[in-house]
Amino acid sequence: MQAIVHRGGSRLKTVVIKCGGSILSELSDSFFTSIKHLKDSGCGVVLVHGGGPEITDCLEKMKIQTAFINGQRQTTKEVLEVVQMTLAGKLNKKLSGMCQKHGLAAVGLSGEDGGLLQAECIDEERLGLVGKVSFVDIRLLELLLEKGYLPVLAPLGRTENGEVLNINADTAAAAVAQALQAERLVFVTDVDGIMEDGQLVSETDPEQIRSCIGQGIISGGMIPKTESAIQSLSDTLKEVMIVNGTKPFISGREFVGTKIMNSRKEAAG
Ligand SMILES: Nc1ncnc2c1ncn2[C@@H]1O[C@H](COP(=O)(O)OP(=O)(O)O)[C@@H](O)[C@H]1O
Ligand SMILES: CC(=O)N[C@@H](CCC(=O)OP(=O)(O)O)C(=O)O
Repeated sequence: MQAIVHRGGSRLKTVVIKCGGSILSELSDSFFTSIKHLKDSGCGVVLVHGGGPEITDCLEKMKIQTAFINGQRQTTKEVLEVVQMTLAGKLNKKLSGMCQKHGLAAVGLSGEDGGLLQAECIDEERLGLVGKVSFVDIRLLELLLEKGYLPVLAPLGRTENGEVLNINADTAAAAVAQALQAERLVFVTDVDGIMEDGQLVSETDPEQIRSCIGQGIISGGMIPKTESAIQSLSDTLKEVMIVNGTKPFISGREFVGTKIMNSRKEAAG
């Protein structure tokens, strides 16, 4: 994945927060207060949201069949219309509105806008119109961040030919974090983090995650989350967090949940 890097005078520290559809209707006041604190401390924050459960509800109401392969929704043209309507239409405006109610200057966007998320099909035969991000044009995001806005991004993208693709929100958030060289990427979901035998895994690394996926300990929607986390780790982004949005997840300056790092030992030492 490449990014257009276009930085103005001051370079803000950036935090990308991905808010799962599983949690959108349950976000507590503390979620918005935490974003405010981050912004007040000088960070630029980008919110990327999902909406899987709401899309599924809508498809069921319309009697359109839906299925997932490893956490990615099989997307026909008919499904894509519902995805666009739900993500870019309903939920993006809902979340931006909630942010504004909490005093945050949110700007709702879809990855289709301003060439923000350029995408290519992952596997058209198996998944249909599902994309992976091939290019993030960060100029619009940078412009908004520098002026103190909170971009709220729906995970849709366009191919080079202008065709719209459905992108899993976890993979979209990771691509945005990589392109912005974010210092933090936080996945806010409906569980405390990665669970194994009923216990929270507080720290983990790519090797352990791959083994957990292989053993079926990590499944469903946790697969794209953890795979995206692994992919986004870099010299700038040294840890990715998975946290529970139904409760306060920042204690002091620390996020509480599962911390994913390239090497657990190295980080401890
Ligand atoms: N090992 C695991 N630990 C925690 N959650 C897991 C695990 N394996 C699968 N999951 C599932 O992943 C879900 C979170 O992914 P998902 O439903 O896509 O949420 P979101 O909408 O927040 O992205 C959890 O609610 C849980 O059902
Ligand atoms: C390709 C793909 O799976 N797209 C997702 C986009 C929304 C999403 O990712 O929502 P969550 O974050 O709530 O899972 C979907 O259609 O459900």
